[in-house]
Parts: sequence; structure tokens; C-alpha cells
Amino acid sequence: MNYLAGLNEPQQAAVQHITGPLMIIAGAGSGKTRVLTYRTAYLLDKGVDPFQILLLTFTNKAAGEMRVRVEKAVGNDAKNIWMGTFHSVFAKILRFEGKHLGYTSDFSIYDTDDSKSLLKSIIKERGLDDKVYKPNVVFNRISGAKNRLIGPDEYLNNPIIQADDAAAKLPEIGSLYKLYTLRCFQANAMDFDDLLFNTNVLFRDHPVVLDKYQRKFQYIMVDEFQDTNVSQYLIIKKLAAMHNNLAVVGDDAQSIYAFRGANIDNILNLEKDYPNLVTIKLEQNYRSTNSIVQAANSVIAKNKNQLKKNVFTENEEGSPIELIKAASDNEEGRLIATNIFEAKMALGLRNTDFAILYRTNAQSRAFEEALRKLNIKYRIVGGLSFYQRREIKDLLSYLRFVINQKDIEAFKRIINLPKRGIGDTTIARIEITAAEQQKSVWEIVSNIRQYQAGRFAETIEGFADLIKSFILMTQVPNKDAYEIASHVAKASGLLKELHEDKTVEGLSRYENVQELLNSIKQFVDNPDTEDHSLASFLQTVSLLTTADEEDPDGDNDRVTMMTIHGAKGLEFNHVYVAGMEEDLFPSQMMLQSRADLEEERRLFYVAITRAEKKLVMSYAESRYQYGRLKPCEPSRFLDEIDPKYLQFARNIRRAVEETQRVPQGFVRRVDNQSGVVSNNLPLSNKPGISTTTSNLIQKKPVVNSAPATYVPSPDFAPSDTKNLQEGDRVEHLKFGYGKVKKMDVNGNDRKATIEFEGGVGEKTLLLSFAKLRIIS
Ligand SMILES: Nc1ncnc2c1ncn2[C@@H]1O[C@H](COP(=O)(O)OP(=O)(O)OP(=O)(O)O)[C@@H](O)[C@H]1O
Ligand SMILES: [Mg+2]
Repeated sequence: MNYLAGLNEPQQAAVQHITGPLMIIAGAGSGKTRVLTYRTAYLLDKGVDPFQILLLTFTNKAAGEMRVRVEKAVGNDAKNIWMGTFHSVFAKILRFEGKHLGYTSDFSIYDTDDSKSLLKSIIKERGLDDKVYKPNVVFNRISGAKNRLIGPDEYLNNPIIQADDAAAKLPEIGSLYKLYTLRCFQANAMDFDDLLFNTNVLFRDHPVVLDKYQRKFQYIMVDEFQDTNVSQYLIIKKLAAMHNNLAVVGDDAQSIYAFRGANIDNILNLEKDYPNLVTIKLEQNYRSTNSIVQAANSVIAKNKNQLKKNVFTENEEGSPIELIKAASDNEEGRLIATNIFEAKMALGLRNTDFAILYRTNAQSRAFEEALRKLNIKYRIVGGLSFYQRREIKDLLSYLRFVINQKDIEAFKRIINLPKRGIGDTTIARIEITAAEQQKSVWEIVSNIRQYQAGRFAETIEGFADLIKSFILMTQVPNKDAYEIASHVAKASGLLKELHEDKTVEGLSRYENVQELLNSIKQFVDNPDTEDHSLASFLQTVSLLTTADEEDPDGDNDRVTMMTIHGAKGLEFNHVYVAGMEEDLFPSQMMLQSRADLEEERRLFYVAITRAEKKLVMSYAESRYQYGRLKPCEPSRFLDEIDPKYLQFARNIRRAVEETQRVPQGFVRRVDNQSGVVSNNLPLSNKPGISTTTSNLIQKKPVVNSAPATYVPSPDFAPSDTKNLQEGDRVEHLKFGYGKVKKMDVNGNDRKATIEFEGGVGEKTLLLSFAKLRIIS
């Protein structure tokens, strides 16, 4: 097969450059991921052993998709390539080599909830206030340190870090970090950051092990390189040091994980660390229409900090980017769902062609409701993951404890589950005994009669016997993960308890557990699974990223909803970017510095560049946040899109008409001075007005003298106001028609005073923000 057909010249050069370090820095949709896939096939075709290739991706799903493509090209060999996320690949290495660091191959992987719960108990144990030492905050600080490869001792001895913590009035973080690390180690557990941290320690302190993997991985490739952190970069650097065959692809304009420690400097470091680095640029975008590519370019050009690139496309011009304005978040949901419905009908598209992207998971609710009403199937990627649900974690904790009896977080979760009357005091007593005897909790529990007598001892003995019987099962050859897990679900009493709960939630929890068992069955039946053991299953699930989860009923034709962060690397025919409002996107938390705002803008760039044919953006004029209705302003990012490529959605007239109906719970307010009518005053702020009154208001406008509400033209598209002059006739998105009376220019700060019609009156507007269309 010719692996070069279907690639342009620089792409071909990248595929053929197989010896020596290579960096491909390229714009969105320019075929970076495609190059890595073809390059892998090319390597195999040239006779490279699949066991010698390591390919690191952003999600396990992305790795799976690449594997399928490579398999199509070169056949079964592709199965033997090591492909996956940093976490899954290095967890696999740690299973083999963790013994050098004092872990057994059955170590548990603590998810973020486990880590926080452990921190919480440590904070309590140390007598600190968890309102001051919030587990979340402590966890983030520890995580940040680990990602910069700072261990607990170094943390405690570093005067800058100590001064920093003291200034934040959190001087005990270092000692909490130390205790946390010790407890994880005693539990034979690693958290997500440890998987990278410990790999670094392993390679640093055990040259023989490093040598083994350096020899093995002769060809190393990394996708989404811009989002690697220092810890990840050092691992790659160490692994590649023997053969120097390292190929990374990335786009500095899409670096969006600085808050997790990702470091754009890795791109610059690469040039320093590899003087013979070959750099290839890819500039042709194959994904999107020209309007979308140009709109994205106009946005990212606002960032000062970036490598020069000229992204272009030969694709069709395509339709302009559409903007939808909604009165509220609920209406935003309705308008987008309707828009999807209409586009499906008009263009014969499938649900999978659509994605709704948002800044925060909490925004998904309004879309869920609206899509459900129109019978459009969807899936939410991320958010509360299936594996974080209570009942799922309950069963998984049983399974974890059966595999690793030092897993104290799992133990605490299951000891009184289903209820056995064992309370916190009993658990604390067991922990104290364990500490006194210098034994593990399980050693105490499994021999409880030696330490305690009485009713509690009897109950605990019953629990220990149950666990022992499960452990025995794992030792029977040929007992696979499914047989053990379904036995544990029944024998532990978990299923029975859920089955007896006849509430809607209870039923759904029961179904979820069945679903987990189904997924274990699938895992066991999958011909690609080498190891059918329970330990192997647990490792797989603990490393799933939320983007990896499958659809529950196997129906894959669904609209995708996810955060923009999760959408990295993906593409969809139609993309909706929702919640384009100040303080939401850009997020309020990201307005502290220029660097933060630039990161937020890169996130916006990622969002825009996911769309192939059509991009629609929306904003709401009011939104519930933290239980209160808040008026919202359109995002500054909307002003950064070259207006040539932007237009208000065609159905805007209907949308505006709908917003004029006052929703229940609101009163229509007329500001006497500006004459502006607004609907966004919640009734609860107006004591004395009952709902009945508000219903009356709804039927009959309060003030007849209010100015005729202006409805923008259906084809309203803001103009470039560079050449706006006195005397020009204009249309403003909110204030309607008017005439420019005066221009006021002061450097970049350009203002126009406009006399609007229809009783709106004179207004002075800052032109960089005003949504104006010049009529003549
Ligand atoms: N030479 C080419 N000819 C035709 N289609 C191409 C070519 N190169 C890439 N494509 C297609 O363009 C789309 C974008 O490619 P790909 O996802 O590899 O880009 P990317 O640079 O990895 O994007 P991102 O920055 O979003 O990760 C894909 O659908 C891919 O199949
Ligand atoms: Mg990609």
C-alpha cells in the first residue's frame, strides 16, 4: 500500500522522516493526527517491529481509533503497538516495575474522589480545620507540586514554596503532602499524578529499568504535545535518549491545560534539547470551510504569545458563523435543539454530526431538557462519570479491596456496606489497633478475634470471611473478572439492597450496577483482551478518561455534548458553542492576567476549529448561576471574530419574539430615563407583586408609552465600523435604527454618538463593542 497518497507534501515529509527528532507544529485541522497514523503504518511497512513503537495520545479512545486505522492498513501487527494516554501506558510499566519502588503489581489507582477523601481524613486527624484546609485546595497544590516533580521533602525544604504557603495562610500543606504520600504508599495505591511522578522516579533511580525501555521503544510519537507537562516531557526525553527517534505533533495555539501544569515551553525546550531537531509546519486546513478557518485566524491573532503560522484552506467558503441570542439559558437550550432538528431535516444529517460545546459541565442541563423534548438522542461526555456514581464505586471498591487489601479508601467504603452496624468509631478503633500493632488494617480485621471480642468482633469476622472467600475465588485459575464480579455483587448483598429499593433512583442504581457487570462481560469477551483477570479489568477502568466512555445502549447515533476542553482533537459537521457570555467564557476565573486571558482565547480557538461545515454560537441574556438569576453580557470573544464571517441566526426574529413574552416569575420593567424595556428582573426581588399580577402583566404590557420594541432584520450582520462617519445611517442590534451625530476618536478608543429612533434617544457607544450595521 502507498502510505503517501492522501497526504500533501509537508505531510509526506513528516511521514518519511523516521530517524532523528521531529517536531510538527501546525494549525488546527491540518492533519497532525493523520500524519501520526500514517507514519505508524509507514514504520511497520518499513519493517519496524510493532513492539518498538510507542504512541501517546490525549484519550484512550483516540488511541483506539488510530489502532483501527493502522490495522486496516497493515493488519494485525498494529495490535502490538503500545498506544494510549500517558497515564495508561505508564501505569502498565509501573505494574511490571513498581516493585523497584516498593509497590506490588496489584497497586490500586486512587481517583480524585479517593484522594480527596484520604486528604479529608488526614486533615481531620491532624486537627486542622477543613474549612481552611479545603481538601480540594490541598489536593490541587499537591498535584501541582507533583507535576513539577517536587516530592514532599523537597516541598518542605523549598523556602519559596514555604513562603508561598505561609502567605496563603496554609503553612501545613507540606506536612499534609508528606503524610498523604506515606498513606498512599501504605495503601499500595497511586493517584493519577503518581503514575507520572513515580515513572520519573523509576527511570531516575533505576538505570537498568530505564535502559530496558529505552531499548524497547525505538520510535516514540506524541500527539497534542502542546499539552504535556514537565513530568510527561521528562519521561519522553529519558525514553528517547538512546535512539533519539522522537516525533511530536502539536499546536501552540491549542494549548489549554496550563491550569493542570501543561507547559508551552516544552515546545521551545525541544529545540534546545535536540539541536538536530527537524521542524515541519503544516498550514493547510482540511477540516473546515474557509469562513470557519478565517474566523479562527482572526480570533487567535489577538494573542501576543504565539508562533507564527498561516493557516489556510482550499475548502469551500461555506456559510457565515451564526449567532443566536436567547433570553435565558432555557431558551438557549430550546433554540439550539430546534436548530439541530431543522438542520437534520434540511440537510439529512445524523445526530452524530452535531456537537454542543460549553465552558462548564453545569451548562448541559438546558440542552438535555430541550433535546429530550424533541426526541433527539444525545450523550454527555464528561461530567459525573459513570464510574464515579455511588453504586458503581461501591461495587468497584469491593473489587479493589479483593485485589489489594491495603487499599484503605476501598476498605472504608465497604466495611459498612450494606449496613452492618459498623460505625466510624469502630473503624477508628481498628485503625488505632493497626497503628499500635504496626500492622495493616486487613491484618487486624482478618484476625479480629485476637484483638476484640463481642458483637462487633462477630460482625467484622463475618465481613472478613466474606472477603476471604472472594480472594480465594481470584486464585482459582480460569475464573475471569465477570464471574468474580457478579458473585461479589450478589454475595456482598449490594445487589439485593438496590433491588429492594423501589424508588426511581433505586431502580436506576440497580440498572447501573447491571450495566457495570455487562461492561465487565464485554471486557472478558473482547478478543483483544489479553488478560481476563479482575486485576486487569480494574486497571482498565481506573484509567478511563471521561472521554473514553461508551454509550450505554449501544446506539451511537447521538448528539455529543461536552466541554471545550474535552473536544480537543475532535471534529463535527455542525458545532454549537454555547454560553458566549462575559464571566462564563471567558471564565471569570481567567481574567486575572493577560496569560490567563490568552489561554481562554486559545480555548475559544479550539472550539471554533472543531467545526467542519457549520459553526453556531449562542449567548443568553440571563442565566441561573449559584441559584440566582443573573443578567449576562455577550462575550468579548464575539467582538474578536472578524464581523465579515458572522451573522445573526436566520430564526432570530422568532427568537426575539419569544423573548418578548415575559416568562413567568418575571416582571416587565421600564426604565423611565433610558426608555429601555427589560424583562430580566426576577419577581422575587419585587416584594408585593404576586404571581397573579405577573400573569396579568404577561397578558397586557404595563406601559403603552414604551418605545416600539425593535426587532433586528433577519440578515443583521455587524459591519466593520472603521470608516463610520457623522451622518451615516446605522442599525444597532439592540437600539434599532439611528443616525451618527458625532464621532469621537482617541487612539483605539473610538466612540460614536447616535440618535436612535422609536423613542430610544441619543446614545454614545464604544465602537469596538457596538453591534452596528452601516446602512448608508
Ligand atoms: N492531505 C489530506 N487530504 C485530505 N484530508 C486530510 C488531509 N490531511 C488531513 N485531512 C483530514 O482533515 C481532518 C483534520 O485532520 P486531523 O484531525 O489529523 O488534524 P489535526 O491537525 O490533528 O487537528 P487538531 O489540531 O484539531 O488536532 C481530518 O478529517 C483528516 O482526515
Ligand atoms: Mg489532532
